[in-house]
Amino acid sequence: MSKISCKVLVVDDEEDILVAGRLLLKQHFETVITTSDPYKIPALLQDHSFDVVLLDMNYSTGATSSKEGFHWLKQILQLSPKTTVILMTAYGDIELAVRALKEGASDFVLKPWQNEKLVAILKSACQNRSAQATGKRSAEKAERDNTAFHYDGFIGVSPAMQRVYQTIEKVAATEANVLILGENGTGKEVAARAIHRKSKRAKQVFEIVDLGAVSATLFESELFGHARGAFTDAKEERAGRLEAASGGTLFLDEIGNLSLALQAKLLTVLQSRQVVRLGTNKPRPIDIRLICATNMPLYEMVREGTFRQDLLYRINTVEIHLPPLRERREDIKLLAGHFLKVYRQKYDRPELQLNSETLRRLNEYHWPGNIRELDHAMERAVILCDGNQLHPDDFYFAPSEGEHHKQQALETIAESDYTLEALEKMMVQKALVKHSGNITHAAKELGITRTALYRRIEKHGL
Ligand SMILES: Nc1ncnc2c1ncn2[C@@H]1O[C@H](COP(=O)(O)OP(=O)(O)OP(=O)(O)O)[C@@H](O)[C@H]1O
Repeated sequence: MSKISCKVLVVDDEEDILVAGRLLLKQHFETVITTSDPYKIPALLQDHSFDVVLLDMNYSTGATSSKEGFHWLKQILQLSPKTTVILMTAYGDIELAVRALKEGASDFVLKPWQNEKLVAILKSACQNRSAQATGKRSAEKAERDNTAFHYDGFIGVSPAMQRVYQTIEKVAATEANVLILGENGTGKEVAARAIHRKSKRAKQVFEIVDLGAVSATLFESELFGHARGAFTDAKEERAGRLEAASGGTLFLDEIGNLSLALQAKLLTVLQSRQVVRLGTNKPRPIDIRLICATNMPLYEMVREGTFRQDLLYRINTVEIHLPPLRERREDIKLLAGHFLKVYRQKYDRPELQLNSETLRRLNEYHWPGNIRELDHAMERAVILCDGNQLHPDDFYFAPSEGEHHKQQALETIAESDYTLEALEKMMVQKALVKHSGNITHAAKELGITRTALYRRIEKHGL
């Protein structure tokens, strides 16, 4: 029996169903891939252009509400609009089927399925699908490769990021306080902005306060405001950043950097939902949705007594963990492609391409500075590249911890190079390597702000 040239993906969290489906469908269709993890769907769609997805409606996490099924139906149609989706459920009822069809599914199968019926439905879907295939398809695919696999400011198809997107979806509409944890450059601010944009406060202000950059002496006046004459430089009465955020979302970045004394002050304000401007005694109500972020290990800090447990419990109603890039390597190619596109345009180098060797190196590298590092690395490479192909040599790959010790000996500057510039570069380099690219820790060690450190990294081309 000749097989139909059709790519079918079967998604179900029951292994038995997958095995049965694979055995049956392999006899009729050229490619049949199965997965029990729906979070893998976006990455699979990126790697294979599936003609048909046979999608279960109920997953163990979502019990029998079919909510999960509808979520993934929407995702598939967004990421790959030409793919036909056929839903299956053991809890078939007519309303669910009608809703699924309205939301874009092409057909509906009840479990346990009848073999001939399932094959007939899939055959018909594959035939309709190939009838639709026109020359436009490759152009659409190219377009999709560039514009799909985005989620509100994020690019990424990895299962880890799918989980992040789902949490954002769930939490955005609520008023819950959110704590975003993750290394530098993993997209904590991107996540905070996405939550704000999807919240009821989207039309109101999104106020960012980088607590790592606010000095201890200015902290109170900056956050809570001050009366005229409250201190020497207070020429005018001024509202603080918390009042400015009222009605909208307040994003407190680098919350792990606050001293214990300032943590206590912040906690009082968050508990009472009132601020008192410095030099006054009038409490003013504030109405804020709070999102905090840090790359510091807050739970460890609570154990060590450097972060207040009561403050942690106030800010962490929902936690979002942004995984480092090295733990979601599926996303590197997409992100590299995205940044290449941006900088090709910015620097008018439309001919530039990434060859497979360079892509391999980008994939293997440990990216201590995560997506920000990849972004900067690509910009630098586009500027420096001579030919039409980006080579591994156009990138700077910082040594990992182990490699670093070997390199340290080599890094000592020759005596003749004892200029302030060279010394500064060396200090910055050493601090970055020592803290594995963690900007906050490196800046702290150097005694400068993170912004000042970023400036020096740019200046020395690190
Ligand atoms: N998934 C993503 N897709 C595309 N761009 C991203 C993604 N994640 C982060 N970025 C980009 O990487 C840069 C760093 O992101 P962001 O500032 O949100 O990280 P962060 O975790 O808040 O960093 P830091 O802790 O240093 O403040 C930004 O330019 C952001 O737009």
